[in-house]
Amino acid sequence: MSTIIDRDVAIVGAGPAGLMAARTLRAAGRTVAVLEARDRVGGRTWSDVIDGAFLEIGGQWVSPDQDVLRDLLDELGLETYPRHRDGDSVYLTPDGTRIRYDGSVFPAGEKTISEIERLTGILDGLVAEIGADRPWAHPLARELDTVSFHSWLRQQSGDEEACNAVGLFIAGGMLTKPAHSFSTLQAVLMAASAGSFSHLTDEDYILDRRVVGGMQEVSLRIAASLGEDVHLGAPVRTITTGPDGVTVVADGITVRAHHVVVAVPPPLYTRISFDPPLPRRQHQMHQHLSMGLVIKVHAVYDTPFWRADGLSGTGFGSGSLVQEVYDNTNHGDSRGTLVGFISDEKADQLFALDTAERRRRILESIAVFLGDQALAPVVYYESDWGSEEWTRGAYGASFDLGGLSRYGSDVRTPVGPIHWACSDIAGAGFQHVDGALRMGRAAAEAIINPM
Ligand SMILES: Cc1cc2nc3c(=O)[nH]c(=O)nc-3n(C[C@H](O)[C@H](O)[C@H](O)COP(=O)(O)OP(=O)(O)OC[C@H]3O[C@@H](n4cnc5c(N)ncnc54)[C@H](O)[C@@H]3O)c2cc1C
Repeated sequence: MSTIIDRDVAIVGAGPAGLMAARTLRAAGRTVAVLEARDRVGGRTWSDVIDGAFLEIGGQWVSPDQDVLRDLLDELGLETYPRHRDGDSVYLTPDGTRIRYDGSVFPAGEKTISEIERLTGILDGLVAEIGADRPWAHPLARELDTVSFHSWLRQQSGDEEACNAVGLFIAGGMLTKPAHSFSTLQAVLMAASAGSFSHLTDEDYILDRRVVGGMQEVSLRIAASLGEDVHLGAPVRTITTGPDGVTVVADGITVRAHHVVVAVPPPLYTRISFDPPLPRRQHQMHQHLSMGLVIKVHAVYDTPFWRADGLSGTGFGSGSLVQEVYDNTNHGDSRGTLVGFISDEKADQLFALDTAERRRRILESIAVFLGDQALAPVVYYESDWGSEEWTRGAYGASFDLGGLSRYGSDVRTPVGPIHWACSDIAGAGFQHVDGALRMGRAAAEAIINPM
């Protein structure tokens, strides 16, 4: 038996975008129902205790430019704390040489450093000119969107180490796709979403702070304020548009509403049947957006042993299996936690191995950065978002080559009473919690104040 309810707005998805839409609509006096497929809220933010260790399985870091998120944290009474960063960082050169450095100047050769600085300057210039909000509208959009980031970097510089280092920040580090599979315009959007390319390369900026109690608390607190209007275990199957609005059918519940906000990653839109079907352009566009893939690895130790060795826990190596590692010790925790990331094709290779072999290879890779004590964590966990039915990848979705200039202008365009909200269609905060909140609020405002 399906319950039928009437609301002003139905919201599909109880991630940060959907919940922010609901919160904004409620504050404006609208009635809402949030329909969530999973048995929890938070979407790609998920804080859990695994084998006795508190882990941030999904999104966790907050940067200084993310003012919508920061304001919301204040409103919700949530506090933040800085990432541990005292001590030396470690860089692994392309030939595997381990270099310890103080974290300020990249420890490559002089020529490579100057090439990295030059490429950073070019990218910062493009970001300043093109911006995050409507990159498709810039006169250079098509030109930049039809060349892969990999090829573009090599058109700019013959220094392979510099190209790989710069490429890593956006390819493995952010879009979690190989640099040959997305365009330079998509790379510029990624950098512009954080204010500049220089911000992306500065881990003290982009990975600045964490939320005490975990990022999922944002969603949990909003959901608590919405009470019984959040329905868990309710995957939405169909959205029918008629003369009186929309009928949104989920497992066990049907919502009749004037509007619907679809707050799920674009690659999941096809899980919903739309009646009448979405316009041709939407059908086409959604096939050009796909999720990246990254394994977020958590390793917990009795102590943060690397600190005793004068290391911050930060390590990079574009050729390394674990391409980035950081100290991810929880606020007030005497144990030490490391987090590492393995992206795109390296993640494919690891997922082809059995669990024990994968763990062995990952820990060995972390040990190259921080020493052999890394080989024996007391808790070990791999976040595997690619296996999650209601996400299917990490961190987020981006366009394939040429897609952003071709379709970007319609990525947020409503279809009648159907509105879209997700971090993967954001400008500022693209692929981040801040962008999800911005998109949720914008979708709600478009309903509250129609043009
Ligand atoms: C490993 C990882 C690390 C990350 N690190 C960071 C970070 O450090 N900082 C940061 O800011 N961001 C980070 N992110 C990204 C951030 O978590 C996301 O950008 C953000 O959660 C997106 O919010 P959203 O509401 O747009 O989408 P989601 O969080 O994906 O929420 C969508 C919701 O829709 C639900 N859903 C899907 N289909 C249906 C359906 N048919 N019916 C009903 N419900 C449905 C899903 O279950 C989900 O709850 C990370 C993400 C991952 C995976």
